[in-house]
Amino acid sequence: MSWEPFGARLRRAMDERGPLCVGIDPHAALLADWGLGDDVAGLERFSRTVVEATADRVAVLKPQSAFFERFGSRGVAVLEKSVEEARAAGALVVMDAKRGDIGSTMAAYAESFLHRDAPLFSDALTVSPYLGYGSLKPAVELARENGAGLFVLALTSNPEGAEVQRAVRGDGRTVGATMLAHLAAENAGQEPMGSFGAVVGATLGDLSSFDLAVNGPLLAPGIGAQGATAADLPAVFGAAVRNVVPNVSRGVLRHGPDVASLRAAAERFAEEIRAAVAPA
Ligand SMILES: O=C(O)c1cc(=O)[nH]c(=O)n1[C@@H]1O[C@H](COP(=O)(O)O)[C@@H](O)[C@H]1O
Repeated sequence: MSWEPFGARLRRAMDERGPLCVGIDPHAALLADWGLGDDVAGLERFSRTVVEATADRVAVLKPQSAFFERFGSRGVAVLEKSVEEARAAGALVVMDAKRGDIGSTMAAYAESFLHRDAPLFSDALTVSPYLGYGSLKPAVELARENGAGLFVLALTSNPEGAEVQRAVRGDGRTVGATMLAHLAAENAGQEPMGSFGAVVGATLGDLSSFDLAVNGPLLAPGIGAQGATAADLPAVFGAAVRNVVPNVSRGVLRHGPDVASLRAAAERFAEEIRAAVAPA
């Protein structure tokens, strides 16, 4: 069976729906704000409401696995259901589980999220390359076979990331730039773009010293609660802004539990992003 690659599916979704990615991050504080219990029933209601409000209109939904794992197997069952419902409503799902391990174990993580028969199959998975980019090879291969993708943590939105990602190697390149170069090689020649994206925070200011032209998507968290705005995107990403998938989690979620208010918040962000990245 040959599946349409994630990069092609994502480009189409971005063209049709705009590039916004809404995060499903059921923080305990948000459950309380929504009047829900910090329990599996609250989790289920929260996740279902976000899917109902947004999955038929945004390109990407990104559930944060930790908030589901917190509730054990019943939380993971809610996650499975959310992924299924989001995909059924037409959204692509990026599973934010930030996996990374030695290659032989990485293969098992890949089987868990990137194999079409896996209960948690997702269109793409966030992965950490800090056991060495090569350790991700089994995930790259399985993603390719299943028409899925990866988002590799390259330049993360948090200030602590710099001590690793901006460290300069023996060859004069930073670690983050090296990850971007690996992705560019992975995506070479793919049309309309490759399936192997980078995570690059929208909070990072001028990134002109990095070559962001990886011919793949750039997942850009940090808008809203972490202080970046849609208007920052062109200055941060330059010409690569066309490939940016901006993520907003709490900035949208704080408008729940009312479905119409959540929807309106997502639409406001989508509109600000459209205005900011529109070709001049
Ligand atoms: O991979 C990610 O999604 C991610 C990478 C990164 O560098 N920074 C970052 O904030 N994230 C995730 O993006 C989401 C940001 O959430 P808000 O700050 O609430 O919009 C959280 O789920 C984070 O785990």
